[in-house]
Amino acid sequence: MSQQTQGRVIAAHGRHYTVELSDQTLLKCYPRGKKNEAAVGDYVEITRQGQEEGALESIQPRKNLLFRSDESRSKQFAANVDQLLIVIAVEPAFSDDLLGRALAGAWSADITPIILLNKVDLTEGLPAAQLKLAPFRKLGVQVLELCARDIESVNEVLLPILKGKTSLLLGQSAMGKSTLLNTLVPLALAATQTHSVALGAGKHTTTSTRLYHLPDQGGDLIDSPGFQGFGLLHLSREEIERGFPEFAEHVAQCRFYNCTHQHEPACGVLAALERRDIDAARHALYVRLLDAKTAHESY
Ligand SMILES: Nc1nc2c(ncn2[C@@H]2O[C@H](COP(=O)(O)OP(=O)(O)OP(=O)(O)O)[C@@H](O)[C@H]2O)c(=O)[nH]1
Ligand SMILES: [Zn+2]
Repeated sequence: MSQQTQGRVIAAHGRHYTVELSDQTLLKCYPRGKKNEAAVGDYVEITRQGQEEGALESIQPRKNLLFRSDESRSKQFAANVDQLLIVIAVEPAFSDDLLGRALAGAWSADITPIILLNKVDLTEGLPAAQLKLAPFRKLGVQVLELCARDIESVNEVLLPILKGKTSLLLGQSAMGKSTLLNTLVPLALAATQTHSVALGAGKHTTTSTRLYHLPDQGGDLIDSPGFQGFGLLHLSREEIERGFPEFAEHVAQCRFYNCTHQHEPACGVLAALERRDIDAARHALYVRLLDAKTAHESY
């Protein structure tokens, strides 16, 4: 006998998904048909098939979907995300370009980005890292400083931010994302391994995206594998522009309604750039994103 019910995708494993029902039962679900490309965080309709399996019938409308795409492939990070936590560290050096792209990706999808500066116990390098982050603070991005290994620091800085929200955690390799996750959800990690064995899905690895419930109703945290690139080829020109919210007040001054803010006369954005009201590195990133898109489309 089959029975239709709702759940949330908490892990994606290529061909199948782990779906959690409201009573916390975990089911291994296969999509029915090819169109059901669910992402972690999606709310879905499923038909139960026995104790441990189900068919994924449909995906409920999403609040948002964070996505990345480059020439060779595209990848869904997660759906229905409230905030993007970008983990960087005092050491090793983080990529400005990648950080800028992550911010643009978040803003274009209406997701609030927050920067987590980890390893602040490495005090020697701290001032340089803070200086590098100054332009991002100026944009109004919240920057939280913490020490991922220190449970008190993590609890004090992060728990209030995470409560009641779905947060997506991203970070380049070696920034301390695994350490942070282990500090936040040691119990969830242990539990996941047990469930994985039960579901025959293999043990926990950081190669797949997963959603964890924080203890004491503290919110949900989605862990995504380390990201080396953050292509934004899927964004339209208008969406790329939304990734640069500091342009908005100046766009109103552009002579042409479809101004691309690259070489047009009487462009409000270029005028602001000239006056240094817009950061040159930010405008350069905007141009790189547009150029990559143009090259991709004419390919
Ligand atoms: N000093 C210091 N080191 C830290 C802190 N957090 C993590 N580390 C160290 O930084 C290194 C990288 O941490 P991981 O948690 O493995 O980094 P990751 O971002 O998950 O990296 P990948 O596993 O490559 O994706 C490890 O040697 C950690 O011990 C911190 O708060 N302070
Ligand atoms: Zn313009």
